[in-house]
Amino acid sequence: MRYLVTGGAGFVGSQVVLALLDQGHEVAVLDNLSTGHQAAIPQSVLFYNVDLMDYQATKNVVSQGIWDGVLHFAALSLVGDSMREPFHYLRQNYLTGLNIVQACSEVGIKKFVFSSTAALFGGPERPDPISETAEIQPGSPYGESKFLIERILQWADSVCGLKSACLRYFNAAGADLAGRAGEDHRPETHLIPLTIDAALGRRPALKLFGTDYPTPDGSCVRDYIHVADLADAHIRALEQIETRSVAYNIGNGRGYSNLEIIQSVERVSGRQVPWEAAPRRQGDPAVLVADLTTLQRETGWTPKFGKLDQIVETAFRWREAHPNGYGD
Ligand SMILES: NC(=O)c1ccc[n+]([C@@H]2O[C@H](COP(=O)([O-])OP(=O)(O)OC[C@H]3O[C@@H](n4cnc5c(N)ncnc54)[C@H](O)[C@@H]3O)[C@@H](O)[C@H]2O)c1
Ligand SMILES: O=c1ccn([C@@H]2O[C@H](COP(=O)(O)OP(=O)(O)O[C@H]3O[C@H](CO)[C@H](O)[C@H](O)[C@H]3O)[C@@H](O)[C@H]2O)c(=O)[nH]1
Repeated sequence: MRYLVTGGAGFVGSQVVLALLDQGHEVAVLDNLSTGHQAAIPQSVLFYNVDLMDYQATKNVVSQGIWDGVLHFAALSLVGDSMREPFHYLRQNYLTGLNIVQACSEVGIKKFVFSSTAALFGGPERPDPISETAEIQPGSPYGESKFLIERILQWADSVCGLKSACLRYFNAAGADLAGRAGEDHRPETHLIPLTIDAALGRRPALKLFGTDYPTPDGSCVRDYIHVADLADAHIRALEQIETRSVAYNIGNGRGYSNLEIIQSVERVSGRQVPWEAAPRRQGDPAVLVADLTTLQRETGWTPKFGKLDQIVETAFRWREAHPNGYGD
């Protein structure tokens, strides 16, 4: 099969590109390298340096190949930034999503996989695992922008017949098991890589945002999913959307507090993590844990690398081996 991957130079997209190649598929990447890295794209992959804000350029790429499906990872994706720049986030994510979905619909693409997010459910403080039927109540403009794209996809199916999978990832983490790809966001804002860098002495003390949440130890609880498991879920989702559209919540089904992440990094690295308590970060829900029942029942997918220390270990190995990430 031939797949077009937007955002394939980024953290999750590059891992899915590798998984598709490993399965013998042909892959092309569309990316503007705004947060991704050309070095993350394997040499064998055709690369289109295109900004999805440019509709005509986007449509040209979509028209160029006979794509069996398009996977859309490209987005601005930082909850905190979206609270500071709400309109920028809403505009960019909505318009880039609209452009790629419109181009796919007009060209007659049949399958579309979309990186949605657990931030759709970011409103109230809820301790229970979140199922697909949970009330959608984005707690940030970022979450809202992803919900808007889910809505666009519903119209693309009902009016144009484009079948889609909206995959609401919880927290993607870890690195390629063979060390071929890893997480290199600039600036890095995600807890696991920052905690690892603090352990390695590459940063000052980690700031722990919020120690007064209604959780067992007072820090936020998140559901971390290994990026290789996430990639596998994308491949299974492609099989599900021959004749219908789906939406799945994807995580490990188990939450870990921010303090537990610090402890895991200390176990894996054998080093102390310097950290200090800091105020809550705006837009952060207290607890986000996925209910995997529907995903597992419908696709047979199950996390293979679900243990927290396993996830942290792959991330640690990649970061230790790549002090400058993908380089300049
Ligand atoms: N990382 C997570 O924990 C997580 C959790 C939930 C959802 N998501 C979603 O998954 C997707 C991938 O996340 P990631 O962590 O890999 O992010 P990332 O920033 O590493 O990757 C995003 C990629 O999209 C590209 N891009 C951004 N805007 C573009 C544009 N206008 N035109 C073309 N390319 C553009 C970037 O250059 C980058 O390569 C995002 O949509 C994100 O919202 C991520
Ligand atoms: O320096 C830091 C960085 C993060 N945190 C905390 O660590 C937890 C996890 O934060 P991340 O930034 O690693 O991840 P988020 O849960 O905010 O966001 C991730 O998951 C979301 C869905 O839940 C979105 O989809 C988003 O794209 C993705 O980055 C949060 O409680 C955050 O406050 C800290 O305490 N200190």
